[in-house]
Amino acid sequence: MGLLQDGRWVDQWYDTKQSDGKFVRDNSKFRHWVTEDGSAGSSGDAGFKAESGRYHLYVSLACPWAHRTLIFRALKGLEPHISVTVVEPHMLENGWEFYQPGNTLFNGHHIAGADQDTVNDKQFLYQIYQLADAKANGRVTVPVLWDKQRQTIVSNESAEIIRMFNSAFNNITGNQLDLYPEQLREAIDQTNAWIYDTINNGVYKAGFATSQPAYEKAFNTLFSALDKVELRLEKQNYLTGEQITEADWRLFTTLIRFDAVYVGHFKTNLRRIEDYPNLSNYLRALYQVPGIKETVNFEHIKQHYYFSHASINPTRVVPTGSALDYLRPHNRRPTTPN
Ligand SMILES: N[C@@H](CCC(=O)N[C@@H](CS)C(=O)NCC(=O)O)C(=O)O
Repeated sequence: MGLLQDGRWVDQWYDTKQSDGKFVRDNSKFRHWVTEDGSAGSSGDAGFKAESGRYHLYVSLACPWAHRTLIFRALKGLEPHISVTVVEPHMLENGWEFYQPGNTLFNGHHIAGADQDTVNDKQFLYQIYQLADAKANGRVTVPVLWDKQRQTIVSNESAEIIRMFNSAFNNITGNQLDLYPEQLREAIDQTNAWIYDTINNGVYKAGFATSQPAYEKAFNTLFSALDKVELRLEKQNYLTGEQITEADWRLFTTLIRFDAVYVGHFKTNLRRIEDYPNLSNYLRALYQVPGIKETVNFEHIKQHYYFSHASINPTRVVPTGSALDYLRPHNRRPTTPN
């Protein structure tokens, strides 16, 4: 894996030497907004009007940030309007790559579910970044929202892509589901802020730490935050009350990876999600919302983490479990999301 330096691909792992063994995530670089009428959003340029068939998502099924965008695409009825390309689960010396007929990524074995890039006909995701900016700098991450008309990247920030999906296309889809309702915005933003830092990104801080103190700090912060969520879910069905919102979906993509990957690979092994009565019921409730389980691919999830991070798992042996059944009954009140 690597990054772009003035538009050139350089193979390089995260540098934790400058930060006492701590993993520090880069900020996303492309921050335009698709809006209903093409006016500018809260950052970037105007000119990205919501239109059916104009936009394309590049995602990894392994990645929790990209997973958010697939969930919103499903829940908001955007599947016929926004096309998708899924990258290969293994992120190696060329970073994310697309399926090529004859790919021998995994000992000659192709892992089902990855796509060829039929939109731009490229082999690697970094080439999509180069198309958008010939002098691009920084990490090449998924998700990417691509504009087929202007031939550029609209956004590579999942938190903002899901906000666009929540409302910008409503006139096209007729789907009025609001996962970021006005009256809950403050509560959602507040919840997102600490959950991002301690849980979503917290598992990575534990897993990518290269010093014992950095790992232990992330580990303790992560499990205190999970305890806090567990308590909150004792009193209410979902994070911000009785309806499912954006905050729940952002937490979901981390929770669903937790027992299959993070407990082992990222050493977040104080408890599994399965061991928390409320969190585990909550996780199953979200998994069972129509359209969601189709966005979860444990094969890509496990293959990505265990195979790509050779500094954490040098043997590249991928575990077989887990045997957890997320379709078991749960105790959350069934909701249509709102
Ligand atoms: N802030 C970004 C983060 C995305 C991100 O870090 N994606 C990871 C995969 S889970 C990635 O593509 N990493 C490649 C790299 O860091 O080189 C978002 O939420 O969209």
